[in-house]
Amino acid sequence: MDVKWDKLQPKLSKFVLFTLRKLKFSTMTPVQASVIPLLLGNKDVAAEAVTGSGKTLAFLIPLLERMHRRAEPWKHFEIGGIVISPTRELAKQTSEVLKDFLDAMEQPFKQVLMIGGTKIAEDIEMLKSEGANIIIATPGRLEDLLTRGDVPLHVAVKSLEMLVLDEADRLLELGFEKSLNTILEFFPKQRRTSLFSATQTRQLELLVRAGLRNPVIVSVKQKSSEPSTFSTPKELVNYYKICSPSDKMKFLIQFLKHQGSGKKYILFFLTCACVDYFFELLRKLLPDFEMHSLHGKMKKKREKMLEKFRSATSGILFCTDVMERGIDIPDIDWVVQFDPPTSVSAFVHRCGRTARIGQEGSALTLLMPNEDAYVDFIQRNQKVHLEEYNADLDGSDEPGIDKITKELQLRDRACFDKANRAFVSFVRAYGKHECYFILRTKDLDFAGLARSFGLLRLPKMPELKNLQLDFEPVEMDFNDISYKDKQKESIRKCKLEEFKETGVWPGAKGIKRPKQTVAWEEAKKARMEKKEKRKKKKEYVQKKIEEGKTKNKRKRKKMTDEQWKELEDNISFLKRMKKDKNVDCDD
Ligand SMILES: Nc1ncnc2c1ncn2[C@@H]1O[C@H](COP(=O)(O)OP(=O)(O)OP(=O)(O)O)[C@@H](O)[C@H]1O
Repeated sequence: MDVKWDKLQPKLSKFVLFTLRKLKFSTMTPVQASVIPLLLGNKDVAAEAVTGSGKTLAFLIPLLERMHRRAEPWKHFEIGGIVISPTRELAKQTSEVLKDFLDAMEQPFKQVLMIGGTKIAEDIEMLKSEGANIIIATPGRLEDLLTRGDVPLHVAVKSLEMLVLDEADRLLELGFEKSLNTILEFFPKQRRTSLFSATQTRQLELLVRAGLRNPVIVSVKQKSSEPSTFSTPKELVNYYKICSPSDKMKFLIQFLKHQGSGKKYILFFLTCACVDYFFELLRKLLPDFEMHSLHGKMKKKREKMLEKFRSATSGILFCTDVMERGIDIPDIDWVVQFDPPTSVSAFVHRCGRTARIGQEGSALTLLMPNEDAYVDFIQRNQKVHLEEYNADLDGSDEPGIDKITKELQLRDRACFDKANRAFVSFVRAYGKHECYFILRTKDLDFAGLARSFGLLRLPKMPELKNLQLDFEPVEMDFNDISYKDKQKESIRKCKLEEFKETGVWPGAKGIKRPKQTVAWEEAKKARMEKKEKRKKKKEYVQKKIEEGKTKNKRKRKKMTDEQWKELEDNISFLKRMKKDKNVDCDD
């Protein structure tokens, strides 16, 4: 049953009710109805609820109420509330929601946003001159501010009323466990702590034990008549499509044309370099679509892009998992995952960018034939229901794409570089999949993949060494591809001259010039020995690969229910906490 805000006991403050009316939120969502009374009633809460269920207000309202109810006025630099968010975007978004409420206060609390990507000296200056009552921060920056001691933040937090760990599982996934433990040390024990997440993991349980005192565990499931509880909203229809690597891009283009340019899409890629390349490519291939791109390696542009896309009524946002959590963009019709995400739980969060607060939405994940077991895995492991996307599209009717892709690279070396970088980054990131027992680098169809990236030739990389691949490079001297940018091109030409003379690319790391002192005969002998060793190693590796393939084939067929269960149970141990700069991360 829907509960109205004014029915809450004790009653919410006037400024809160006023803002809720202004936002036209007449009733509480289930997570709000469960969590707000607990936090107001002095309990710590660890809450799990599906994406887009209104978790932000579930912690902001109690935080404001608790601070507002204190009889003693808050001092200029006395912190009553801290919200820790995994990404800058999410922190900014929370701060904007908070602002709506603060604007309605007669004497508003001072809120500050402390996130990476800005100079820490500016934050210190601001805290010194303007003070603060509520901090919304990313963990890295907050830890810095607390430990550096440039401002007496550790003193200012002595009366902390409430600490919020938003998207806590993501905080852990990004490797912030140590930072969080350091931060927790600075806070008074007498505080309320709430922890929010759309998924539960074993590591999260450890954080709950470390940071919360006798917490009430709230798990808000769907109001669904279905017997099993899914971790995605019931309004979300979740599709998958299996395409050969060479057809994947073509299928995506067909799919987008079929759906039309009047809708709003979020398109997820595995790496920043893939976002950069495919953004450039699709801009040329689909000129009718409004397009934006966003990833963790963009600095100031990130905010602008997000704002533009947020206010647009249609278009595509190309992004990495920096956008996977918490980001609340209205009216997303489709979430398309061009590749499965590196972390298993990210799947649910990516999909959760659509079908928010009762709205309808769809998600589509593209998989390659070697990834078909992922469908079963994600359905069991993440409690989602996936349907096969069946709109008579298969990518085969888009013949012009290969030609245009190649032409773009031939016309500008910058695009040629981007294509290569995207491919290399993809292969590297692929090897870091959490469920690498299903998504295995050695099962990748590298030649097909290289064709889908439109590569003119295969890049030199260890993963491709010793492999016999059915890939025809374009026959040409690749040094003939020039940059459109004149300055870049003239630098390249100078380097090319030097390379032709010395055989060494200027500035290239790790490449040593041949030692001039070694006698020619000796050098030749050493080279031959090395060659022989390489040959033997190649034969050995090839043999192992062949053995591995047959073994794995046998294993996959024999996977029993118990083995699936075991794999799922062990998933948290398989997590790699190392931040992978090549994929995407934040501070
Ligand atoms: N009581 C309410 N009534 C109507 N709309 C609401 C209510 N509470 C929140 N919303 C709106 O619902 C949307 C989703 O809320 P929010 O971003 O807090 O969800 P979330 O659970 O944190 O999602 P995620 O897990 O993806 O971070 C927002 O646009 C918010 O303004």
